[in-house]
Amino acid sequence: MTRKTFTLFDPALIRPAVADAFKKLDPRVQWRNPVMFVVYTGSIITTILFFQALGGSGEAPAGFILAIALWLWFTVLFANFAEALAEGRSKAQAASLRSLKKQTWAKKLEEPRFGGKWHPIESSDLRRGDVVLVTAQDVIPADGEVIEGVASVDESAITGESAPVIRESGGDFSAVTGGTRVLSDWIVVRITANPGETFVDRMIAMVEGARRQKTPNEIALTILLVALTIVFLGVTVTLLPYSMYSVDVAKAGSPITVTVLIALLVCLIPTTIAGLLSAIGVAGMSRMMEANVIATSGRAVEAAGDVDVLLLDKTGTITLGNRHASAFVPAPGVKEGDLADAAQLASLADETPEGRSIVVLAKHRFNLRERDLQSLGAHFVHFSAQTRMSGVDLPLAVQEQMVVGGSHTPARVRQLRKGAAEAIRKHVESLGGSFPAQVQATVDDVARRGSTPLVVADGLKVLGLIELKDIVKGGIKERFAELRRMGIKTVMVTGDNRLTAAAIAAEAGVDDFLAEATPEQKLALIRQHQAEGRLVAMTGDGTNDAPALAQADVAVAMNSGTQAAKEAGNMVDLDSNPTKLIEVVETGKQMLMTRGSLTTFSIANDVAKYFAIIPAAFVTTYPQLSALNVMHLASPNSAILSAVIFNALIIIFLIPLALKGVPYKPLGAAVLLRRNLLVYGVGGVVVPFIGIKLIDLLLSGAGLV
Ligand SMILES: Nc1ncnc2c1ncn2[C@@H]1O[C@H](COP(=O)(O)OP(=O)(O)OP(=O)(O)O)[C@@H](O)[C@H]1O
Ligand SMILES: [K+]
Ligand SMILES: [Mg+2]
Repeated sequence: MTRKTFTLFDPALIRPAVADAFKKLDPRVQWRNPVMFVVYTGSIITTILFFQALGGSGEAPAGFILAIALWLWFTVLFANFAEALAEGRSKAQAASLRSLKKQTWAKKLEEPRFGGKWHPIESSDLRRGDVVLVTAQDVIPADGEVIEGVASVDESAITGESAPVIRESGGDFSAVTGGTRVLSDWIVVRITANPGETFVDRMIAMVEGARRQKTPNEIALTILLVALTIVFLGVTVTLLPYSMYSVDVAKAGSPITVTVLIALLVCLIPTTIAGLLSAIGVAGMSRMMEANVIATSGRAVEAAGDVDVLLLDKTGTITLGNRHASAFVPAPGVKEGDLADAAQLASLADETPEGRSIVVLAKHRFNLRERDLQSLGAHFVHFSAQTRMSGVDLPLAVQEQMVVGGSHTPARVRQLRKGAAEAIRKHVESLGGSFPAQVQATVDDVARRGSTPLVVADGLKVLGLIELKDIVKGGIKERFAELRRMGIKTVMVTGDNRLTAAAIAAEAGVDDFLAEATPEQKLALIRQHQAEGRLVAMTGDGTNDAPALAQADVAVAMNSGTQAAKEAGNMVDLDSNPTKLIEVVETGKQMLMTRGSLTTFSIANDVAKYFAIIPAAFVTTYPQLSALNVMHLASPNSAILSAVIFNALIIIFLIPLALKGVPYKPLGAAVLLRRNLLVYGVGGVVVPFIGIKLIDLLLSGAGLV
């Protein structure tokens, strides 16, 4: 089963949207959009005036008031429909996600390790911290972190991608999502989310818009629109006594009617953008979802449109990420076998993919397990991004039992370490040893190839190095070039050494790189860019990327990454594709441009309508104004009604643009702005003249006015 997608005007979406448009006539809903609330109030007043006219005491012919009232109701309904249609698509996406949340049985382990006793439990009864066993064909009962084992997992239900993925303990591929299925082997999973708080739950809440709050930009625009509305409200309201006074003084003409004043007001206030604003926002989120990106904040979608710098980590983001040991290169005078032995011992408890691949390359020289060593009093030193080393401390007794190579350490504990060359250099020097120049030369050779050298030390003696190979993802260079054309600078940040980083940076075509970066330095780099007023996007997958992800304005976590990374980000890319940011940025830019273009269009429109409606509205009061009737509309009433009809229909016509977005081309902000101002500003002035004239011709041709 995969997620369903919907076309823009899917009949399955139109029908419920029409029903929702009527449901949204509830004043409590209308109140949330102040501009449309004015139209809503106008509809109610003109409806009352119509009934008054039916009773014989109307201010204008009943038919005219009815026509205005009906078209004002349509205006409100059309705006409601636009919003309902956008929400409908999100709701449909949410419904297909909800089908992932099936109740399943889980095997809850009494002890958090493989082989222990388990009992069946319903997935809804699992809590954060519980440990479960998941075997072939089982559905993973909830979100969690693999703590033991390796399995192939079918994540197609969430990602739509049919190829199975590997999930394993340690490293950056340890997160599993509830609702996906284990295809082969087994894993022991520690549950990381309580029911109702899982990844799928968050996705559903988000796409349903339940937690969609107005973004700062939307709030600013709403304030502007409300201010315009208040100005026009003041203008129109004062027109009434003014008109009455003029009639009184001139003893000629008749005062303007309330119906015409309301029509005038509605035409002048920015109803087009006000009616489409929330649809534009909701549609932006849906488009992200269609790109397989789950945004957990509307603000992030918006920020994506303005990103200046993109930071990416190297392993797993720019490269495939399954760095595996490919060769042992011993130091002069060291046997390759001794290096392999030490490397294997130093990796027995190393659950990272790197560590496991070292054990594999050492061809299982010892038939030892982590637990065997532990029972002999060995102390494991786990890898951390700060120390950039891992290894084991073996008591001499253990070592004698195993009779491995001569002891190089006079101490009672044998310290085996492997790690980044610089880290090992510091480590051996602190013990009084030295780092052989020849090893340094090999380190540089390996690094220049883009591989990661891991140096192995036994006490203060450097034994040689392990080459970890990784591959740059295909097609990434072209995509980075595209980002450059969009005006976005790409920076690779990695914990790896300078030479490896430089080699990979050149191969991938990033603009800049930062090597030997600790998590703190990654964070500091983001803060520095932000302090210079730039909006920073970050793409990462590892636990050590989490602080940086939390700081970035747009933080895209790879779905394949760790739970920590996913929680720190404000978007998750289900395809785990680092260049997805291109689509994310395009969608964000598209949303900002659509909002800007429609605002320009809406306000330009209102100016044009002003010329159509003002002469008509006041011709009863000031007959001389008929000279201003440049459009030669059939009659004053026809002019006013045509303007109101145009004002309503334009909302319907612009729904596709609001939902699909203004097409984005990587042209640079200034060019785009100029072009859009021209198209939507000039277009906004011209279109109403043509539209209103056409409607007027139709109405008068049909003898309706
Ligand atoms: N299991 C390990 N044992 C010892 N040292 C390791 C291990 N894994 C990595 N290292 C060393 O630590 C360095 C930093 O690795 P790490 O995976 O933390 O990088 P990072 O900051 O996540 O950057 P990126 O993911 O972009 O490569 C590596 O370049 C390597 O030299
Ligand atoms: K308007
Ligand atoms: Mg990493």
